[in-house]
Amino acid sequence: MTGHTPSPKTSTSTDTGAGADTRTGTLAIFDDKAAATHHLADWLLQEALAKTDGPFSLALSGGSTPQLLYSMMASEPYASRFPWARMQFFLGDDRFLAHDHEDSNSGMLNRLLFSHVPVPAENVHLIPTAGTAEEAARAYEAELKTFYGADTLKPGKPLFDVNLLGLGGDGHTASLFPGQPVLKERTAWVSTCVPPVAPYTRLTLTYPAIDASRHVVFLVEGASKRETVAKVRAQDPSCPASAITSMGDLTWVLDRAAAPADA
Ligand SMILES: O=C1O[C@H](COP(=O)(O)O)[C@@H](O)[C@H](O)[C@H]1O
Repeated sequence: MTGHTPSPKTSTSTDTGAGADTRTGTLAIFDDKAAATHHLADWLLQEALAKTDGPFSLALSGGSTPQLLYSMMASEPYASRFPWARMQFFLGDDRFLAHDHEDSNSGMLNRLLFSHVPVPAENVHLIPTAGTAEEAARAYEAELKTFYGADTLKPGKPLFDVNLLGLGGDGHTASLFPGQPVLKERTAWVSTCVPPVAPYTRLTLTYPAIDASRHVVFLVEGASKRETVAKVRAQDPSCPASAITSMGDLTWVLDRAAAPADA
């Protein structure tokens, strides 16, 4: 593994080949969820402190898996050490719901992280909820473009320093759900998606926006995800996560239970 990606302290790591394989990525496997999450928090802190020539931009995932990470970041020893004023937070996806709805990813982040740390309000870019879902997608894309300083993504100029992703049992990541038109989107940075089975209309970063990240990190835990992790790493086309790539590197941070048997 390169020194720039989250590497495990306590367990094994498996490189997929020379150089950063930005499709299948590098595995970082930890004994349990707490160890994996601690290491990711340590790595994020190190990366945030190291980025001194501009803002440190993160796209955060929703769902249940990263909640321990967000609580950790809001607690000591992390809360007083992150350079909050230099950090810019975006969401990888959200349900098109009021932010105080219990199923809103923004609401979860407000509760667990943003309400506990001194991050300036203007550095927190939640997905809008005004108007239609399509209008909200356009508004969020405009906000991203203002932050990026250009209307088109440029090779070698990442939109995000870190893009934290999760993985659903059906192979979705962010709100890129199997079989949905959003998977074909190559121009827009933000799109709507109506999942075939999961609840709520979603807004999600698209492949081009996610791929424009310096580091893509999948955080996946639990035995129920093991088979899906293996499918994605084998580039199974039925899993939208298989098509994620990165401008820099891609790492899988896993607990032992989620790790493929041969890892
Ligand atoms: O719907 C979502 O699911 C994925 C995975 O969530 P988890 O609860 O299985 O961890 C998540 O990454 C995404 O942000 C979320 O909106």
